[in-house]
Amino acid sequence: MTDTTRTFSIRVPATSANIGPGFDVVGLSLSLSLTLHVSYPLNSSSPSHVPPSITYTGEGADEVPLDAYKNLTTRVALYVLRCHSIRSFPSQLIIQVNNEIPFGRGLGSSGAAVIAGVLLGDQLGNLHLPTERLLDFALMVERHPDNVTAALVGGFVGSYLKELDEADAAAASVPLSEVLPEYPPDAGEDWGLNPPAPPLGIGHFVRFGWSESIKAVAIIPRFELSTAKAREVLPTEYSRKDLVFNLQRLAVLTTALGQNPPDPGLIYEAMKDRIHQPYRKTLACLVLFFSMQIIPGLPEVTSSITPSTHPGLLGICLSGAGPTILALATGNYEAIAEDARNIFKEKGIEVDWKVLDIVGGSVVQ
Ligand SMILES: Nc1ncnc2c1ncn2[C@@H]1O[C@H](COP(=O)(O)OP(=O)(O)OP(=O)(O)O)[C@@H](O)[C@H]1O
Ligand SMILES: N[C@@H](CCO)C(=O)O
Repeated sequence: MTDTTRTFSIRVPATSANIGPGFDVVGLSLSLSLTLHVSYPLNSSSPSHVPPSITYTGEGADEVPLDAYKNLTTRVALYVLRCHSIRSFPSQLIIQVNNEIPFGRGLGSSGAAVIAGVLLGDQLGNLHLPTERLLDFALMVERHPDNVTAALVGGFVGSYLKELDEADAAAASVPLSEVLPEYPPDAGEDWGLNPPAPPLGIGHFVRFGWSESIKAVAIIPRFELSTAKAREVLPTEYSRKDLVFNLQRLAVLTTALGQNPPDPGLIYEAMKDRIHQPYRKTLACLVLFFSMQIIPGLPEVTSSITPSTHPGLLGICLSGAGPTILALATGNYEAIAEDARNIFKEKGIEVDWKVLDIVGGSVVQ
């Protein structure tokens, strides 16, 4: 039989979550991508099952596992397949990855890897899952919706998790190790039970307007901060004063960023936060302190770069769980970025910066 090769690609954008007051609620898709080029023979004439081959270039290439049973993207794909009773990857699957999203910097690298995995599973299984169901699978792995929703649907997006009944809550709270077991590649078909499928309709979202005049300047320190660590330092309870502070600003921000022209006076204040940034600034200092570097300049950057010192600036926040700083602006990008770089440099921190556009969601073609 002649082999016919199926090829397709998956492109998933970087994201910035929170945008100040919208902790675990809002996300923004940005013009850096994780891209997968996938191919496999449709009617393989090979007598035995040939395991997947992964090659990887770009950000994270020196640390990402190339074993399909350990790599986050392919493990998520296998999770989706096995929830649909498809127990293995197609034979002779080839996946070439190129990644522009730096790891552990607050630019949604893990959310992109998870969405790429969900889309890969959907394609390999010919499942044709609707967006809502793709999101359910992603939310079983990355349990806050802001990055994955923006990575999947694109733009400036707000999302919430549905309150689940008791049975669904139990199904959705299984440990990640059960959702994503590292399937042993040499155990043949006998891999035990299928993993728990997500309850239906976990995540819900809406896309806000976005003024086309606004770009995002990402100021990216050259060190990683894992999201898990950056969540551990957050309190479990907040004062009513701090909650109201954030709710007031978030309500204004979601509309203000869609207005033309955007109002810096309104937005700068609306991007302030009391739920996560104050705690994480301390964490970033600790991470650097313990790695014997000098204390960084995050508070100085956020307080000394303002719309009056840098016309065109709209607001500054921590991107996701950090350590990247995100400045939203309508111009003066280079001065904003270079002045932030100098402040960090005085503290011994090297940064890279990029001016990014707000882009659409994931594309399979
Ligand atoms: N393309 C990828 N392929 C495989 N694993 C990845 C990929 N991208 C990220 N990861 C995994 O995710 C980890 C980073 O996830 P983490 O949630 O800590 O940070 P982040 O997603 O970059 O930041 P944030 O969630 O704050 O936006 C990496 O160390 C790596 O283990
Ligand atoms: N909302 C999440 C995003 C992580 O990227 C957090 O801030 O922990």
